[in-house]
Amino acid sequence: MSATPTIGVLALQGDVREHARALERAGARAVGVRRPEELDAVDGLVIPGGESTTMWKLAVAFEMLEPLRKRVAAGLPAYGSCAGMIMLADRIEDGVQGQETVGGIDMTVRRNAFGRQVDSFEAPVTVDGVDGGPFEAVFIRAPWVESVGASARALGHVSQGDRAGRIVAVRQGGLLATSFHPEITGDARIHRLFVDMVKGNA
Ligand SMILES: NC(=O)CC[C@H](N)C(=O)O
Repeated sequence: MSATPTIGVLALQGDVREHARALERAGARAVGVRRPEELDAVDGLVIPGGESTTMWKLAVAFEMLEPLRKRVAAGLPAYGSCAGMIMLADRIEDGVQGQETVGGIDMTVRRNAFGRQVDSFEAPVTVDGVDGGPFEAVFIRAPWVESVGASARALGHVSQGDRAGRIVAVRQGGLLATSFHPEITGDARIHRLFVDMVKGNA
């Protein structure tokens, strides 16, 4: 791989452009991915925030769900924010009837978990291994992680307030997921971590 990895952003639905910009800021080349063959041309993949039920239906319609599952299972590094976190979860709660995911991370994620209380809010989040203090994390109808299986590791928790302790960032090998949206706050640390993971440096 060259010093500048090529990272795809799954461009079926969601905040694709914001992730592409954040990846470029973090030192990667970003490309949109819509077709199975485009998956073979990337060193890593971001699944953006958006709406996981729509993303799932579009992935089925574009015949992307199986190719995504295969590539992720074969070790393609991937990072999902919010709806993307749901897509990377092996198990979901409060999905719509029949809702499927790409999977890969041994965790159970509850859809719209924070959204039941309030649609969108900010809270400080500490992420293990990321220096520079807590994230001012933005949550938009966000999931939280109910439980993390033996293969995955909880990396980040809400550090203050009535949701303190909730798991909102998880890693399993080359897979990373956050409930919040670093792509919209201009804090490139999560994208830098992911770029380092893609390069094999983290
Ligand atoms: N901001 C988001 O990505 C929201 C996720 C959305 N609630 C879902 O279920 O997919």
